[in-house]
Amino acid sequence: MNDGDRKGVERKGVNVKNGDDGVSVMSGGGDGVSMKNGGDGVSVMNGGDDGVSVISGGGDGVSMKNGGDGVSVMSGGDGVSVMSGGGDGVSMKNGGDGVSVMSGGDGVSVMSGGDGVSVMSGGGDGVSVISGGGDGVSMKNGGDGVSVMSGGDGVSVMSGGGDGVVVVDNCINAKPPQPPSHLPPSLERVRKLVATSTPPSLHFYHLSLQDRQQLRMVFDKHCVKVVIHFAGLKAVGESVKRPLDYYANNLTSTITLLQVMNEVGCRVLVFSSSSTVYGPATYFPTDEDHPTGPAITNPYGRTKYFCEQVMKDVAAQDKRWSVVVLRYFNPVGAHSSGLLGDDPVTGRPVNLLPSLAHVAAGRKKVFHIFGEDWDTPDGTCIRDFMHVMDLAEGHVAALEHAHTHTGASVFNLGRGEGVSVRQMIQAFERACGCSLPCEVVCRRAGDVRRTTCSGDRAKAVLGWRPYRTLDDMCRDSWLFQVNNPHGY
Ligand SMILES: CC(=O)N[C@H]1[C@@H](OP(=O)(O)OP(=O)(O)OC[C@H]2O[C@@H](n3ccc(=O)[nH]c3=O)[C@H](O)[C@@H]2O)O[C@H](CO)[C@H](O)[C@@H]1O
Repeated sequence: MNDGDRKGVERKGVNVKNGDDGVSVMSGGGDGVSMKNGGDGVSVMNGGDDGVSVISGGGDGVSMKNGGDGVSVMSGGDGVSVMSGGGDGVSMKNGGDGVSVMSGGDGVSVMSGGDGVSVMSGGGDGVSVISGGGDGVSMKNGGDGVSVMSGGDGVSVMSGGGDGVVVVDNCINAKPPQPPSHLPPSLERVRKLVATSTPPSLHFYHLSLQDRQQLRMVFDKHCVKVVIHFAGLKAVGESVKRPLDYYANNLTSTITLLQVMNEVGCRVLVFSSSSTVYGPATYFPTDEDHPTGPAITNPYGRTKYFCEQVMKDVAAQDKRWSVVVLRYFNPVGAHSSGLLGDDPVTGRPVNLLPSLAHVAAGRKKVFHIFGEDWDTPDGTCIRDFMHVMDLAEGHVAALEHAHTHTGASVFNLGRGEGVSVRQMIQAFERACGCSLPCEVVCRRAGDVRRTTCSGDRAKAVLGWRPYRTLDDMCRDSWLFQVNNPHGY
């Protein structure tokens, strides 16, 4: 049941392509490798065993793209990573459980995300690092400086200055730093990949965004130009059970981050918000002008709404601020390399797709469908699922916007296609090749019946459009599970 119009969705990518006078190298192997390179640069991407590796150079319609003369390497942790680097430098990106995007110019960019989405974009000669846990952190860097961003329980900070990278994360929902590198395992994967070319210096701070003193020290040490804030706790059901944890973490970290940014004069921010701020929407597809706030059905959603309000007030009071709020619909999937996927530190995922993957892998006995009595064609909830790589690319576009605009702006990121929980189960069964044991249980507290996104504004203003399919999402999610049977 596609209740949305997927106009604007297209798939222009080429599995393997080498164009013009460039060089493309891909390492990965197995089945399903996509690589593309164009222009006169060199792009390298490395994937896992039988996974997929993609590297992209110029051209159009590739999930990752690199242009110019530089070298780009991308790697991910649990999630999805997209990196786009141009110029003469090195760009690297790593995602934790979520999505990471990085774009670098002449400098070095590294990003690491926890549960959410991390985006970093570095231009000029500087260094940008973003790292986030929870809902994700986004950070961006342009020009010659450094960008740092951090989020919620997972804190991300990026810094640089010259040729270094700084990442800050409290690793609340990701594996903590491990010896000998003392980096989180996901970030270590990135470091190793980058080390194949020009190794940037990488600084990791294991701290919380709520620690104002420590966070200020990071900003003092590194010349941060842009922050992508996508850290935060993000489980709807959990937020109903632990509201204080959600308010304390998501709000305090955001306010602390804004205070420190203001103190040091870094006033460019991209924030990971959620479709949950609309509550039960009154029309579909839902655009950014739909009312937000009062109807929200869970504390998680209210923390996102409150953070949005804080940012809008700050940007209204001081015209030097540039804030881009991104309202994600339902990001799912994993990086096509099989290296990055959803791997919560608890080992017990609560979101739909990682839960299905655990059932398919035998790590969980049965999948629980939260209610089959909703007012939908098959009785299960409808969501607007979007591949994390598409989401990551949306962040790159948002970073460009943040650099060229002041004030606060808001964009939905989603595909505009409504898919029921039952339909998603069927799609995952196609991907893993087996039928999955399911049991219908009570509705989950805090859920809404349906979400479907109008992405018209993001398409018109940011020039962003998602193009990956439901099958792409399930295939990549399953590949990550197969390649990482016990996570990190
Ligand atoms: C409407 C809404 O608030 N959406 C937000 C929420 O997604 P959701 O809470 O919609 O994401 P989810 O993956 O937890 O659930 C998706 C759908 O699957 C159902 N389900 C999930 C797990 C399971 O074991 N069984 C089952 O039936 C669930 O009831 C829902 O209808 O959180 C996300 C971050 O995590 C994003 O911020 C979304 O924008």
